[in-house]
Amino acid sequence: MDLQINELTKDHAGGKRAVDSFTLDLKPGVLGLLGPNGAGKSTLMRVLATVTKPTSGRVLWQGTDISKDPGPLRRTLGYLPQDFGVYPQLTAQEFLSYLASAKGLSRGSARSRIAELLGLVNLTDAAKQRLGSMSGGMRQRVGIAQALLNDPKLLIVDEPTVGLDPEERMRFRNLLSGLAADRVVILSTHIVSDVASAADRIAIMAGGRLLRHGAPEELLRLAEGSVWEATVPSDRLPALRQQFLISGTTRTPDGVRVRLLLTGQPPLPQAELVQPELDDAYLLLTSAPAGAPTSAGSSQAMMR
Ligand SMILES: Nc1ncnc2c1ncn2[C@@H]1O[C@H](COP(=O)(O)OP(=O)(O)OP(=O)(O)O)[C@@H](O)[C@H]1O
Repeated sequence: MDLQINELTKDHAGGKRAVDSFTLDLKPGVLGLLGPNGAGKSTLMRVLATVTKPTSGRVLWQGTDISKDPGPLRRTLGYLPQDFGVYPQLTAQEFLSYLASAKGLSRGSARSRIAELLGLVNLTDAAKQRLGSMSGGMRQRVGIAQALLNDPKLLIVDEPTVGLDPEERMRFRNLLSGLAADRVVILSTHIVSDVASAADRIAIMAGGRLLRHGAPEELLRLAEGSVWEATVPSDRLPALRQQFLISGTTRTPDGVRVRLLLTGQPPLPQAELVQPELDDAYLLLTSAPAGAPTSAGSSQAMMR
C-alpha cells in the first residue's frame, strides 16, 4: 500500500493557497499530520479523499492518479471529515446501515460489521439511540465507525478527537494504532498529544507547506539542546513571554516553573537544559519568532 503525494498545490476560489507544493510518500502506519488552525490540513485531507481536485501536482494511490481515476482509492477509503454531518432523526444503527448500503455492503455482512464496529467504539448500548440526542463525543465515535465500515486500506480522520473526553481520546488513539498494521492511516490534528502516542511518523504543516516529516524521535532530536526550565517569581512571567518562546508553565510553591525554548545559550542564568518533548519541537517549528532577537526566532532558522 502506497500513497504518494507529489508537489500538491491547492488554491481555493478567491486565490487562497491552502496547500503549497506538498510532497510526501505514505506507507502503512499512522501518519500524524500536525499543524495549527488554517495550516491547510483539512484541504489536504479533502484532496486525498477525492472530495476536491488539486490545482496542480499529483496524488497516486497504488500508482494510480486519483484525479484521473478515483475509483480504486474510493473503494478502499474510510474518511471522517472535520465537519462530519449526521441525520439527527436516525439511530446509530440506522445511520450505519444506510451508509453500509451506500458503500455496497450486503445486508448480512453490514449487520455483523455494524455490531462489531459499535463494540469497537463502545456504543453497543447506544445502537438504538437517535444521533440528535447524542453527545458530541458519541456522535464522533459514530463517525469513526462509519469510516471503518468498508475495512478501509486508506483511513483519513480529520480532527477526530474534537469533542472526545480524555478517556475516549485515549481509546481512540489505541484504536488507530491497532488498525495501522496493514493500512495507511492519516490522523490530522492540531493537538500534539493526539499524535505523540499514536503516530509512527509525524508531518508538521504550516502555511500550506510541509515543514518537517519524520519519526517522533527524529523530531525530538531537532529540539535537543533548545529546551530549558527555570523557576521564576510569577510576576516575571509576562515579561518572559514577550522575550522567549514558552512551551509550558507549572505553579510550584517557589514560583512558576517555566519551560523556555532557545537554541544555543541558557535564556536565564539559572535555567537547566531538559529533555525535549514533542510539544517543544512542534512549537519551535511552527511559532512566529518571539520579540527578542536572541529568542527562538533564531533557533527556528537553524532548525528549518
Ligand atoms: N472553501 C474555501 N474557500 C476559501 N478559502 C478556504 C476554504 N477552505 C479553507 N480555506 C482557507 O485555506 C486555508 C487552509 O484551511 P484548512 O481548513 O485546510 O486548514 P486546517 O489546517 O484544516 O485548519 P482548521 O483546523 O482550522 O480547519 C485557511 O486559510 C482557510 O481560511
